[in-house]
Amino acid sequence: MTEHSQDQTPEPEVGGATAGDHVRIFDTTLRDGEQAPGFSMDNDQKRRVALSLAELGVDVIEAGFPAASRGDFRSVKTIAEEVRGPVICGLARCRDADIDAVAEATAKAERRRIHVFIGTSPIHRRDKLEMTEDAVVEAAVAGVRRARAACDDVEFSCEDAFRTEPDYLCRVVEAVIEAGATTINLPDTVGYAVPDDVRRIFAQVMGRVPNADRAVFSTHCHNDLGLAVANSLAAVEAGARQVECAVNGIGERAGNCATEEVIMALATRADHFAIQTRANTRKIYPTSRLLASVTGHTVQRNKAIVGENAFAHEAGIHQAGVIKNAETYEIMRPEDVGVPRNQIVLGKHSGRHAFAQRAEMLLGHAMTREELDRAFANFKALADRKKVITDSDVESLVMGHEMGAQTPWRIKTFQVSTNQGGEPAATATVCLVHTDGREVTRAATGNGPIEAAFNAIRSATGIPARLADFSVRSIGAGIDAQGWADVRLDWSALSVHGSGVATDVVFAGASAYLDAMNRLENKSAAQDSPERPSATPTGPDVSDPDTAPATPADAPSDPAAGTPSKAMTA
Ligand SMILES: CC(=O)SCCNC(=O)CCNC(=O)[C@H](O)C(C)(C)COP(=O)(O)OP(=O)(O)OC[C@H]1O[C@@H](n2cnc3c(N)ncnc32)[C@H](O)[C@@H]1OP(=O)(O)O
Ligand SMILES: CC(C)C(=O)C(=O)O
Ligand SMILES: [Mg+2]
Repeated sequence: MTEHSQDQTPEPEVGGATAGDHVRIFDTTLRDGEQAPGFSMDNDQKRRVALSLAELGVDVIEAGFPAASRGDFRSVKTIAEEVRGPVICGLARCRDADIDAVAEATAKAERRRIHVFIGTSPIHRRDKLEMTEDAVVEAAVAGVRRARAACDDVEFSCEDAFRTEPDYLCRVVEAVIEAGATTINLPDTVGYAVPDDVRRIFAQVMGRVPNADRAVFSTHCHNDLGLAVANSLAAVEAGARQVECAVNGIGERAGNCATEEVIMALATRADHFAIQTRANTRKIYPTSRLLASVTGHTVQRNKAIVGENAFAHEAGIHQAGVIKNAETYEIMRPEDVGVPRNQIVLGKHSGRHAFAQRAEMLLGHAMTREELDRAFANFKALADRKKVITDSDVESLVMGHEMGAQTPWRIKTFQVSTNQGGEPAATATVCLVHTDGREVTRAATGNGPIEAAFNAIRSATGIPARLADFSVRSIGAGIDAQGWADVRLDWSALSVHGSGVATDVVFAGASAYLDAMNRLENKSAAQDSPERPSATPTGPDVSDPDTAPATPADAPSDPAAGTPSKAMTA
């Protein structure tokens, strides 16, 4: 099995594409990845993913596009201030305000980079930018000069490079290196290239541009034809020493080159590539799981490296082979990518050490004492209701999906009753408590218990958000399996994702809905939007004990039982 280099020897960032002895991982999960519909993250979620990327050992984190919004600016700033290790980078058009926004947002980073780009292909110049060839070169040079005035590390991207005339591409690249660009990125923006094109264009540009040895060449491939990883590897073969990629392959349209796939391809086929990344491969799985958890998008079962089936064998012949020697059917060891092997069964008799060990294995890093205390208390409460605690249960406990992990709103009491065939079909009553001391009780009806619960919460928070997506799945098997709910809410220009986990699926849904509402309120406050929700409850207050439905102290915990009436105190 492959050894993964952890060599931290400093090497010059400038000095020619082939000068370096490693392939730099430029992770754009938080910029290109987050840009895709349904993947937006709030400040806290981006911060957590960035910390995980630092643990993974990526060289550069592209943290966002600061000029895009106040929220994006704030996220880049937070990451620059709090995340140590990787270079922190922000994207900018060739516009002074965009470049200045990156310079300001990344000012407190340990090491930082300004990434400037412009479309160079005929279709981008003519139909999008409405600029001549000369004007594009001028804008590119001016953008790089302005960025270099603020920061020594400047990347320039020729957007849509693979549909750009090679002569013109060389002209742009030479001009921006002369202006001070230290990394040159040739993106396949629309996922059109095939590996031969990539090898040819990299060889041409790196061979023909006279000052090419003063920059590191980078590849950024999209997956429209399913070729993003193959094309990125072809670029490495041609001399690129930076790969731009995103965890789980998320990104515009069909996504970007998957970070985990390119790292493991280089590691597993070291005999072929003879060049490595500096990533700690054992952090791949926790990073992938964290991203799936904060975005609400799980990876497909058969996804390379991180899918549930990536190391699973059901066919007898395969099982027999793997028992004798795992390498008969496995080209990588699961532990090398951080997939945990479970020897210890967690249940209500398990102690702190066993729980902490499993949780840290799944998280990829140690928890603070406070985090461990809270997660362990929740684990014990769950173990009282469930015989066996699965890895997914532990993940939900440590990733903060339990009720009340987000503020300002918290569910104090929750009651729902159903009346199939009757009118209304379901009624829910919630009592929410705000950190400012307000306590609001609202009742609402719906076509089912979930709709009634969402309506009651929306009325109590006073935020008229639109439900963009809702899903609930079982984590683990069995009658006592927990339900994991994901909710995406849109309001004004904001989009947020929330999760909730509970043995009661209706309560899991309500928790996810409130989690998203809390994130919406926090994100809106951070944006300082003039349309910020007033958080003024709507509808009549049903907190009067004479009119409010009774709230029993405990709730049924069997989601499969289809209980017509449920109530709980959180
Ligand atoms: C391939 C990629 O991934 S590129 C990065 C894509 N990411 C994003 O777009 C981030 C999110 N974007 C945004 O929030 C907004 O588009 C903003 C804030 C950046 C700009 O918003 P607006 O000012 O309203 O402009 P809008 O998005 O409608 O149009 C883009 C403008 O930038 C121009 N432009 C596009 N790329 C560049 C560039 N690299 N350099 C200079 N100008 C550019 C376009 O020609 C257009 O100009 P116009 O307004 O004169 O027609
Ligand atoms: C901004 C650039 C690097 C990009 O995302 C692309 O061209 O796909
Ligand atoms: Mg892209």
